Amino acid sequence: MELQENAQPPGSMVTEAVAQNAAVLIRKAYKRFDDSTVILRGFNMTVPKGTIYGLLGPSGCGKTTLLRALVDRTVLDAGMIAVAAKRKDNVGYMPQELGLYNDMNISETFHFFGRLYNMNYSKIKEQEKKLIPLLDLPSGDSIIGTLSGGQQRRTSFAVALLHDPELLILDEPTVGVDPLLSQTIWNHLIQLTTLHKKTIIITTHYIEEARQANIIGMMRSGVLLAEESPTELMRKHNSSHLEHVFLVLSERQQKQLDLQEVQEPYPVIDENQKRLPLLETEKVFNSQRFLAQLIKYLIWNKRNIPFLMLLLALPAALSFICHAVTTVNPTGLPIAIVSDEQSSCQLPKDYNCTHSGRPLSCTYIDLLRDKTFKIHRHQTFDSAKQSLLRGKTWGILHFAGNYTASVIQRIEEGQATPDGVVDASTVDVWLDMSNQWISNLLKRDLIFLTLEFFQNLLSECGYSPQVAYIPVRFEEAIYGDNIPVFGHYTSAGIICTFTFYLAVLFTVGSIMTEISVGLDRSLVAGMTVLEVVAAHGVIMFMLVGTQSFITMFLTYYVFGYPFHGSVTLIIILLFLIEVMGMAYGFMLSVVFDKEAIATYAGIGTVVMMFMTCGVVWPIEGMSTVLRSIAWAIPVQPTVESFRSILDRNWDITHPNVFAGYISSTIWTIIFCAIAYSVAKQKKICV
Ligand SMILES: Nc1ncnc2c1ncn2[C@@H]1O[C@H](COP(=O)(O)OP(=O)(O)OP(=O)(O)O)[C@@H](O)[C@H]1O
Repeated sequence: MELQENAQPPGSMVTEAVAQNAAVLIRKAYKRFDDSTVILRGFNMTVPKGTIYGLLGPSGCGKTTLLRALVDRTVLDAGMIAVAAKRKDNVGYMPQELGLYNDMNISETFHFFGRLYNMNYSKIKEQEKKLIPLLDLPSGDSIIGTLSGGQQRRTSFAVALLHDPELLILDEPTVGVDPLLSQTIWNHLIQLTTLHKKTIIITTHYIEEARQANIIGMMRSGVLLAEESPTELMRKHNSSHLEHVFLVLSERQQKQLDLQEVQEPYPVIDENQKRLPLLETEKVFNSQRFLAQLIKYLIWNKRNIPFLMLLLALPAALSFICHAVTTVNPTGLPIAIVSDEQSSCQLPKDYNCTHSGRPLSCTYIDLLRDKTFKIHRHQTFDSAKQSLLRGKTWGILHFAGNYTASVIQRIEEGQATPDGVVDASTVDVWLDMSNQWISNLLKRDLIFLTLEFFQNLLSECGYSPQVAYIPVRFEEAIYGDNIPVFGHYTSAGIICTFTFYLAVLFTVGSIMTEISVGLDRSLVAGMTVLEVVAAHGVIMFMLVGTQSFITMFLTYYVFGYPFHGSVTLIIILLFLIEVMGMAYGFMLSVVFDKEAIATYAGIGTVVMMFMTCGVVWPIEGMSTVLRSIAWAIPVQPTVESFRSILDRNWDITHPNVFAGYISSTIWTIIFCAIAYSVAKQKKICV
């Protein structure tokens, strides 16, 4: 007999197991979750080979924890376990919470677990044909999520039997099953032990049905009260009911506990003690198991087409919205005009240039209209001010009564123009400065418009228009446009943060579902964390990659946003952002126990990133402290890198570009390291 043990065993343990022909042997086992939840306190148990062992005990006494220890899903604090089965495919485990995927049908579920147990297609089909009628299951194409609780439980039982294991560990297989079918299950279990020499450990709340077991272990307060055949137990206690025997034994134990003045001390736990797994560790990567996981994700996507469509429509919608919202600078801004010369509208007598004959304030207003401003005329300054105070206009422009004459005089007399004339030739402007973007645009447009107005006038009057130029010449922009568009600036940040966010969201959803539904059962069946991560990665890159492609295609091809850099560099950068998002998603999934909290944390992070990554406001405009640590904020360097490639066509040798690649790689390593250590600490993947 070969035994695997989870601690370096004294030779006597193996000898004892061999002597007792035991399939499972537990000696002096201790386990607790905290001081108030002591599960095992010097627990002993012997399961002979080829028997049904019924483990009975009150709810919460630790039966599930004990079974989990047998399949390496939790470790003892002290003591020894020996299991005769060597490999994971020698053990069939049916957990209490089923561990099935609601979106798969029965047949797909068999194929998924069959592949994990290295079974080939025909063997799985053969078992499916046998198990469906045996357990009275509906047809193989019935979706698990639509089955009744009892049918789901039977499917879960069928999965445990699928690979014909030598040791079956069943956690309450008959809960919610009708009595006839429950009897069929027991008959099958009896057949398995008598004809096929299988060993079965079963927990049940129906104490009387455990009569059919060969041995009963009655568990209470961390120890076994009795371990004998049901008939022997009932004979010894002169009772015809196991319920009654359990009651008698429990009362006896309680009396003893009450009499004990000091409880036996819990052994000092050696945290550094290395516990070996009971069952052979699987190869860290197996292509068949990886494929099983991948197919499972594909099935999930196939069954959730509307959700998939939504995922793909989301980036398209975002691109459209961003384009529609930010693509042009604000236009049609309403402005109040008070012109004192409008009423007279008379031409000056000494007017000697080729002017059309209209008052110049009218020409100025025409130009404002051409530049899409909406003109609101007011007779008095007070009424104009009221319109601004009520938010109907963004500014007030006032022209003096002798504006035209003053402007002409100013042009003709140049430096000799009297102060009063200079004053009258100047347009007074009052602005609503409460909106920085609009007021800055207004200021900029009014300055350029006034320059244009004067240049036109100088030309008409036969002067060189260049005289009206401010002594600065803005040549063609080296990078970007001379009149920048806000949407072009923000596109890089939006794409980077959105790609990161989608990867986080998708990973959190997928991993949390795995953890809450079936990861435990898959791991018992031999799946490794690497295979889960790899399969998730493939699906995520397909989905998030398609999303990124849609966003990029719409933004830079359909909407024609400027794209000057290397497509390859951008694709690699987006890939690294996705990997970083995936790593962050893993971290959130293991740090938080609830999917909703992990999702909120993901959303919160992205909102903060939006503010700190230069998406809406440049890093150069942030507080000194934030600016000095901006390089260390995840995603921020990738946004800068993206922008530098896109707008400036810089290559990887430029520090701005390089920083994005390095930063995303380092953050990926940090997130993975945190996720790994938290998972280890929480024993999510022991
Ligand atoms: N990971 C854990 N962390 C903290 N406490 C835990 C953990 N797992 C189980 N427990 C606690 O350990 C105790 C035993 O739980 P367990 O599920 O093993 O009992 P059980 O005998 O199988 O109960 P039931 O018959 O109701 O299924 C319970 O009080 C439970 O809350």
